[in-house]
Amino acid sequence: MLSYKTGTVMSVINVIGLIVISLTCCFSSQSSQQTEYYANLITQRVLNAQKYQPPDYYKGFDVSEKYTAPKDFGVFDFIVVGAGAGGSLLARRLSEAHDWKVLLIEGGGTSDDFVDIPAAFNHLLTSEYSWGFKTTPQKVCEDSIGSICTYPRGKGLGGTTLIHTVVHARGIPSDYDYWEKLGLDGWSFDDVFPYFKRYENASILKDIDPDYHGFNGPFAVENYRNSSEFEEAFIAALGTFGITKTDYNGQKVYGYGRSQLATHNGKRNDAFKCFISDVINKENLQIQDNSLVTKVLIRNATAYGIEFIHDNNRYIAKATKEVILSAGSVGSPQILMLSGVGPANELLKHNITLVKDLPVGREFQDRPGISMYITTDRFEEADLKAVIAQYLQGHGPMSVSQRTVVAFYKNSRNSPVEIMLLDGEGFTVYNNSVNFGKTGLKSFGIRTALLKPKSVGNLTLASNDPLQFPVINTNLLGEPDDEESIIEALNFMADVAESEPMKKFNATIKDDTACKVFPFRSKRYWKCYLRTSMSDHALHPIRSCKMGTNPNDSVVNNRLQVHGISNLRVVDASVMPTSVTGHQFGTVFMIAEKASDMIAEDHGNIINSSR
Ligand SMILES: Cc1cc2nc3c(=O)[nH]c(=O)nc-3n(C[C@H](O)[C@H](O)[C@H](O)COP(=O)(O)OP(=O)(O)OC[C@H]3O[C@@H](n4cnc5c(N)ncnc54)[C@H](O)[C@@H]3O)c2cc1C
Repeated sequence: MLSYKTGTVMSVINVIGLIVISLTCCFSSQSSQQTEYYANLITQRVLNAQKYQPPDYYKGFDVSEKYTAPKDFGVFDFIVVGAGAGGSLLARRLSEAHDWKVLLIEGGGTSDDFVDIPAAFNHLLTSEYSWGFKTTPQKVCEDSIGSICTYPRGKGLGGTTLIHTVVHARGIPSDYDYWEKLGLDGWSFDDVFPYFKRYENASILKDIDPDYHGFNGPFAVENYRNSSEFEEAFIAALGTFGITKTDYNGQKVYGYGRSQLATHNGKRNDAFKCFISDVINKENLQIQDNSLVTKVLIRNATAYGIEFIHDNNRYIAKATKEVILSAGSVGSPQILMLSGVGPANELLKHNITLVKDLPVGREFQDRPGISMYITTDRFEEADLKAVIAQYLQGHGPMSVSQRTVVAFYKNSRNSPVEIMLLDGEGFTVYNNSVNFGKTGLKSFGIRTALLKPKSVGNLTLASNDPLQFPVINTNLLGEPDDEESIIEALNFMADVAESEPMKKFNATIKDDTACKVFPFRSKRYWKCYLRTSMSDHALHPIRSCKMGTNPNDSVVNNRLQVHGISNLRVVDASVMPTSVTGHQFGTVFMIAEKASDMIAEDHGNIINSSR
């Protein structure tokens, strides 16, 4: 017989047991509901992406009342145009000065759970989160209709950080020291380094040079938590070519490192989420989305506001201190030209009254990026729900954009090159059913990009209609030297794919392009390969509103102010005068951090971050 006490203890244990069982059931039914939710979301969105037709113009802003008088949207101290990498960070910092009223205005809307999945990036390029721009005919798209490439740029609160591949790699000291050598005082590495540290929180990154990172910023970076035998073999293969381990955001960029990712618990950490979401309710910060800015209002060579379209109406918002364009390398030059700031002959062509003759869009530079796929003898069984379950725990292949290892090296021409492992195949579609990877023999990819190409293109207006997309000519591989460099990189990728460490899984380069009529690895083969769908833009455009000292060949000065126009700055990738030995958004974050200090200085104010 049980004593009263023992009985009570047993009943307590039973009750606890029941609670644990019901909690477990509750959690497991919750997580199976979540898995189901993600499976449906992914299926629907991947299938939608397949049917995507890029628009020919800024769709959604079809102003029926295009010519009616604009409505008054109010007065602000600062108006920041574009909530992408640069604009989101800058608006956060400006709003830290509590007596400043800041408007952050963005063409797109809010993102959702699908956008948060890093592995979904490919499907976001053909979605409502991308504007749908196209290039003029380019060599690298010779197998597309009219040789025209699609040219994705992010649309929405977060900008291109909503669709990018989340790798944080910010360049080397000599990149920025060179900017100073161009006459840009204040942009040497010593000058900009504190700003790189200020935005970053690298507390959980592994294998880093701690002196080169920030640990208190709002932008959290993490490593991908899983690894694979392809990753091990890729790293071993790099080793056989003398590429050794490094922190590529540390003292020595050349070498390989496991990716440092703009993710938080495996989810995309876009610029709006990490810089604005925690300050969104501040009274002095107003966010206005789904609004296309069509013009900066300029009187007596001074900017005093913007015009924009929202919900089929035109509006005017005024700025007492500054208008800041952070609309990216495509958006910012277009808005400037529509406002009368641009090359005189270009504006004349489109009947736009000239306000200031500047070489806006005269330069536009992107990088070539080329992939190669490799088949193996390893078998995999695709299981969407299993990878979703991992994602819900903050890891697994859905939480990375396949780019699990990144390496930087210099080629024989002393040109910096990147090589990355693309681990896995991402979401796949078979018979209208969406899976992750495919059931069958596994493959992986290797991707390269030329970090400092010589070819430069340009960006011009199609017309004076703000709803028309601009004309983007990237002139990718326009310079023979770039083609030679990338062919050398392709040979190196093939060497890596055929190296000893890859033999254990019978790695074989997939050769299903039309180029197989040429001898594999011959120059003619690679020249053909460069014109297939394996080859494209890295989508890191710069220089369209280049920073410089001379208004004849630059658009903004070293304080990012548009030459000859007061109260107007550009703060985004378009001001970069040359590319860096890394990726891009880190540099844009740095530019925005530095801009916030320069603006505070110029207006005699203090923002919290500049303590
Ligand atoms: C597929 C892809 C992969 C990439 N991968 C990486 C990577 O792994 N690592 C990396 O560092 N970089 C990567 N990048 C590049 C990086 O994301 C961008 O360089 C960076 O986001 C640029 O920042 P930005 O502020 O200049 O412009 P954006 O982030 O593009 O922001 C511009 C904002 O302005 C808005 N806008 C434009 N015109 C108007 C208008 N008229 N009115 C209102 N709003 C407007 C846009 O909607 C957008 O939100 C990638 C880019 C792409 C496309």
